[in-house]
Parts: sequence; structure tokens; C-alpha cells
Amino acid sequence: MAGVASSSNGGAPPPPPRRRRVLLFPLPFQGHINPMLHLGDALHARGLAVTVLHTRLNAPDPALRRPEFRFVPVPDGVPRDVAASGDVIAIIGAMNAAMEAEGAAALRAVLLAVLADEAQPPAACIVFDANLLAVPAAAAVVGLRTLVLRTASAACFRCLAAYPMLHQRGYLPPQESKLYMPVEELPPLRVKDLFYSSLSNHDKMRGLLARGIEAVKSSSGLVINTFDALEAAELERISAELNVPMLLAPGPLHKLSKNSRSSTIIAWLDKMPSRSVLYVSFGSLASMDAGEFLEVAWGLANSGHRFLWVVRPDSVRGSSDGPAGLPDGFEAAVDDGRGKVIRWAPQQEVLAHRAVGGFWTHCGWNSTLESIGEGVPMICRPQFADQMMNTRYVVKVWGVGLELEGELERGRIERAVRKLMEGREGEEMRERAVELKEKVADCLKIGGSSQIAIDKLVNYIHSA
Ligand SMILES: O=c1ccn([C@@H]2O[C@H](COP(=O)(O)OP(=O)(O)O[C@H]3O[C@H](CO)[C@@H](O)[C@H](O)[C@H]3O)[C@@H](O)[C@H]2O)c(=O)[nH]1
Repeated sequence: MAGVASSSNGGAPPPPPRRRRVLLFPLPFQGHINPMLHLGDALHARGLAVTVLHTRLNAPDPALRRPEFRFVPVPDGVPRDVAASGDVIAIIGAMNAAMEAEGAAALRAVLLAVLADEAQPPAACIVFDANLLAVPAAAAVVGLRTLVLRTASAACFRCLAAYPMLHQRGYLPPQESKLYMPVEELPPLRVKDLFYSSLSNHDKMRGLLARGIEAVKSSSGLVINTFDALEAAELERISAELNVPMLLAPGPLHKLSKNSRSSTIIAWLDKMPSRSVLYVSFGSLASMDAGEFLEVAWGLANSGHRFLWVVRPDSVRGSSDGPAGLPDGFEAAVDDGRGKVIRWAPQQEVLAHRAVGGFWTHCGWNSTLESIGEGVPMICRPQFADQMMNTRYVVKVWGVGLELEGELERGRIERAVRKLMEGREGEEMRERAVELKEKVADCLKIGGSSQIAIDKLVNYIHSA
């Protein structure tokens, strides 16, 4: 009976389980840092201490830092010219080469120092981004268990695991004449939806992927930022086809985080009617040329709809010195206050705002999940990597968006905006998006699939 059983400590309640610590190591890009920090928020909320390793490149923005986490720098060794090139595959390659040098000595030294920190609870494992290839060997040497976080979809992981097969069977590299050919092994994808790299980076990409898959198989488990109701079939196929020790889908991770940012842009949205604003943003990496930028500006202005457009300082190729200039006459065309151009948005808060009725996105996986999580339908304009396959799922599988294909041209943009914001088709997409939002809410409830996945992860961490 509780409270009366005798015990060797004289009837005192048993001590609480020893607090444990989890180490997180994201890749130095916003789209990878955000989900890792959100995972950290969810684990911290379950009582775990969190230490975030970061390279010079991925030192999280001060606005994203959490006072309750510890942040520890790791030397990345990426030469400045490579870092400045913006070539993601080259940056990852240089980082892995430098980190793996001398048996990953620098990373091992950091891990040993972190493990030796007696002011912190004992470290139980490291969750690392799938692309950081030096981690498994370094963690093994210091006796730390590993888990891999994939920040893209389950469908994307499946596609990457199939990369050798896609080459052997002639789907890749993609040929112009076969772009619309279905990939029978990976429905509903077509050749044009596949993740592939430019030919110049092809061998690096192949090596990176092969080792990334090995890292998953040799770790204790794989965490994918997705949720069961969204990608049930893809998750099942991963379980059946790949020998992954533990597969967890606790997403959408941003919904497990209570971290929110305020901004003057929210006050602007507060003044707008419900569902009247199109939010336009292409993530943290995608860019366009000056001609396309002009077409986007006029397409938005001519649509007659309200919009909030994120133009990063490096959004227009060849203009990294400052924000791209808006075309003459543009501001006058929207001077009724219906358009706003900003350099960066608190995106999750913007998408959650009742005034936002649509999202024109590049379909990075975080943006896709953030839109789905708020029931906001999308105009999809993918550029590279997994964005084409995310678009395919948004349009064909979930029916919550339309694709803007072909050359970026103002008339085409205007028509797409009108279709989403005022057409019957757009309304149907919005209804389906709201249904998906409800599924997100279900998976986040106590007993929901995402919460169960986090429970399993916490149990695993405590099992050390
Ligand atoms: O003004 C902005 C623009 C973006 N974001 C945030 O930045 C992140 C962007 O992530 P994502 O939408 O995934 O785009 P990318 O930055 O392009 O992400 C890279 O990483 C993703 C996850 O692996 C991949 O799906 C993408 O293709 C890849 O380009 C999201 O959390 C956004 O909320 C803001 O907060 N404010």
C-alpha cells in the first residue's frame, strides 16, 4: 500500500529518477536548426536537460536561443569562401571533411568536455542531423548513444535511401523527355519530383547519402519530423524496407514547442480581415534572379490581394549586399496599405494568424508542415532538394495547394493568387487544409501519435 510499505530508507518515498541530459547537434541551416531546437523544447518540457552543439556557421540566432539550454561551440573548419558560396552540398562536404579529420579529434574533445561537465546532469545520448557524418564515430569513442533526426519528410528519406536504385534503373539523372514519367517504385512521385543534385555535385551527393543511410542504421533510432496521419504509408514502408532500429514520428515538431516570437508585423495583420492576406516566403536558402523578382512584385501587386512578402537580403541572386530594390511604381501600386515587404517574418506566428488565407511557398519541409499545422492552403513553387516532392504531396496527395509551374511571369502569378485566394478550388483546398490541421491537433493530444513518439524517445533516453 502506498505510504506504508517499509523500506531500507525508513519509509521515505523513493528518490525521483536521476535527471538526464540530451545533446543536440543540428546542421548549420535554419531549416535544420529550427526543428532540432523544437525537439529540444519538447524534451526539456519532459524534464530533460538540453545541450546544443553548434558550429561557427550554425550558431543559432540570438532570437532563437533558449536560456534554459546550454550552447556549446564545435569547430566546423569550413573555409570562408566555401561558407560564402551558398553551395549547400559543398558546405556540408567541407564541414564533414574537416570534422572527420584526425579521427574527428576536435569533435571528440568537445564531447569529452561536455560529458565531463559535472554541473550538468549526465548525458544519455546525442541526437544529430543526418548530414553530420563525423558524429557516429566520435560518439562511439566517447561511449555516447546516437539518434538521427531527419528534418525532411518520411517520403524524402525513402527517396534518398532509393538513390542508388533510381540511378541503376535510369530515373536519375533526370532526362528532359522523362520528367513526367511515374517512378513506379516510389508512388506518387514522378521523375521531376525526385531529390537530385546537379551533376557537378553528383558524386559528393551520392557519398553523403550512402553514409547518411549507414549512420541511421548504426544508430539507436531515427526521428523524422512528420506525423503518422500525414505519412502513414511512407513510415510503414521505411519500417518494412529499411533496417531502422527505432522509428519515431513526433512531428510537427514546431507544434511541440511553446516558443513564440512577437513582432510589429503581427500588429499589421491584426488590422486585416480574416483570411485576406497571402503570406509569401521562400525559406532561408532559395533565391531568384532579378527578372523573376520583378515578375513576383508585379504579380502580387496586380492580383489586387493583400500580401505579406519576405524578401531576405540574399533573396535575389547577385545582390547579397543589401535588400533587393522594389521596382519603380510598385509601392504606389500597393499604397492602399494592402502589401508589406519585410526582411524576415516570425513565420509560425504569421501562419497562425487569422488574417492569413494563403501561403506562397518554396515547399521546404518546415514551411509545408507549418502551413499544414495552421490549415493554410499553399501556392507551391519548389526550387531544389525535397521541395519538388513536397509539392507533389501537397498538390496530389493532400490536396491542400496548387503548383505554380513554368516561367515566373506576372500574369501567371496573378492567376495563381486569385485561384487560391478567391476561387472555389482555393476554398476546397482550404477546407482540406483545415481537416489536416485537425489531424495535427489530434496527434498532439495526450495519447496522440506524436506524444506517444515523444514518450518513447524520453523512455529511451532514461533507459541508459
Ligand atoms: O521569414 C522567414 C522565413 C523562414 N522562416 C523559418 O525558416 C524555416 C525555413 O525552413 P524550410 O521551410 O524547411 O525551408 P529552407 O530554409 O529552405 O530549408 C532547408 O531544409 C529543409 C528541411 O530539411 C528542406 O525541406 C528544404 O528543402 C531546405 O532548403 C521555417 O521554420 C520558417 O518558419 C522564418 O521564421 N521567417
